[in-house]
Amino acid sequence: MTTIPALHTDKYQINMMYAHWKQGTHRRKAVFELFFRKLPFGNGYAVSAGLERVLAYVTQVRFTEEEIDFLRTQPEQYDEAFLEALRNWSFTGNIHAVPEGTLVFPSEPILRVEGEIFEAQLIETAILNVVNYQTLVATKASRIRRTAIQDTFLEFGTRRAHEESAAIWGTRAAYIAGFAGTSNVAAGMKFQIPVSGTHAHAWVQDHDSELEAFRAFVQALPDQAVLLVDTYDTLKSGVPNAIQVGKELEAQGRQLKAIRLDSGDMAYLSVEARKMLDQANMQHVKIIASNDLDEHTILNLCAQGAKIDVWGVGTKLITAYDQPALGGVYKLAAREVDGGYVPSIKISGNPEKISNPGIKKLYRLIDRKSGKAIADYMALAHEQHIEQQQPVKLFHPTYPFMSKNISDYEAIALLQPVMENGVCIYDLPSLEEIRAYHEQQLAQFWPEYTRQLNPEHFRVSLSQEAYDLKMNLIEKYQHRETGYTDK
Ligand SMILES: Nc1ncnc2c1ncn2[C@@H]1O[C@H](COP(=O)(O)OP(=O)(O)OP(=O)(O)O)[C@@H](O)[C@H]1O
Ligand SMILES: O=P(O)(O)OC[C@H]1O[C@H](OP(=O)(O)OP(=O)(O)O)[C@H](O)[C@@H]1O
Ligand SMILES: O=C(O)c1cccnc1
Repeated sequence: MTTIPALHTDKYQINMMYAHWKQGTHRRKAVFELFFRKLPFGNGYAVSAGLERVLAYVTQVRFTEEEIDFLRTQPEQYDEAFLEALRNWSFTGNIHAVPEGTLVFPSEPILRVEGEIFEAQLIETAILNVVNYQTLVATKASRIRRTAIQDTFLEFGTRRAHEESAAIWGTRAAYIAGFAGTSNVAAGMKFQIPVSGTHAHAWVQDHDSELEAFRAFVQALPDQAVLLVDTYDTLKSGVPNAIQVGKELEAQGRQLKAIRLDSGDMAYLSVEARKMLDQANMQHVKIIASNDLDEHTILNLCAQGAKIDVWGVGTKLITAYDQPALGGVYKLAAREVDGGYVPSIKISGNPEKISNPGIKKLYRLIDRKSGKAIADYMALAHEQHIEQQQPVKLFHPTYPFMSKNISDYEAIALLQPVMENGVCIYDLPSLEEIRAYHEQQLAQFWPEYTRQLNPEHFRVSLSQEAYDLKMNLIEKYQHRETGYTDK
């Protein structure tokens, strides 16, 4: 039935739902926005991913009898009438989101939920779970792949992923960001991602000789065989044996596809292996490398002149090894009071953690002359000046004295309506379309923002009105002891 269970949530959501229900406020509307505060891996951008799974979840999620029975066992002793409300519940709200593959930046809303507080609260945990992980892996994949844009990247991470669903959805995220295929066969079937596979050391170890192992493998898979050449000695035995078997294949009118290097100095070994293959007139045989690769090793290997055509990347991609979590949060932006929305703010001693109150639209401003992105711009939902293409002042929300005026721009609204009154209204793009869209997104940015090391900070500006609202609310909350209420 449901892809993600209703109880895949934190207990505090159920407790807040219950307290709202007891208080009679559970049907009151609320608007939550999902955003993250810091880019991962020191990258200049993140790649939005997870929307397809979020929509499947929100459309299908229901409380099952087993889940209701489990809640009945809890020490909170929820009223039966509350459990009955859960039994009859399905999501009825509205969702706006940026499309998967979009380049996104800190503090901007990438998904917005408008619904009854009861339901908007429940779905927070699962939505964050999905978007945080998939966005993180898509970002890592995009970053890794840009180190050698002309080469082919394969996702090899399933054995090290944090269990099955992370492997499957992480693979999809990597594909969005430009990986060409995966070793995970189930992901290939589920998403129509190209699947490929070489062989393990065990295949060679399990034969009396490497040559015999290679021969048997190419006989079984004459057009698909890739030979792993490092089981005993890459240059003295692996590559010469692969060449010999390749020649035998040629005698049958076929060609060896590739060899794989999985240990040792891969700059040296790949250069030597390439020479040997070329000398044997086997320019068509590609060299695949794997073994703990990430953007740093790949960049270094390229700088050393490594002759590698295909990179198999596993552990460090699928686990987002150097930053294993994206800190995406889901914050209340507005709440219903007397039939209208009142902006809501989360105050913090840390200025970076103060939320941007109010329901916002998010625009990407594109310079008409260069066609490149200038900044992202958040305005309150009722503001029209961007659609009317009026000149705007861009300023840093934390350091507003840093500003820039622009007028010759095109504005692209990034948050699209994807769900209305609980019904998915989004024409889900195919994975190929999402992948192509991600490429277009990258092309919209100057390389300063997409380079791997010390990228330039891309501007994300608040409208003057959104900024003033934030300042006013901060001011009011600082004086709340003097009797302030936001009614
Ligand atoms: N020329 C190179 N420059 C930089 N890093 C490299 C180079 N060649 C290999 N590496 C990387 O160095 C790390 C260690 O490689 P190493 O050769 O020690 O693996 P290994 O221990 O031989 O392999 P294994 O234990 O898996 O059989 C790997 O992450 C690998 O990708
Ligand atoms: O290194 P990754 O980026 O995760 O790529 C996947 C690794 O998985 C396999 O190794 P295996 O699991 O057999 O272990 P190994 O480290 O001993 O090669 C393969 O030979 C790669 O080295
Ligand atoms: O096909 C391969 O070579 C492969 C697949 C998964 C992990 N390591 C290698």
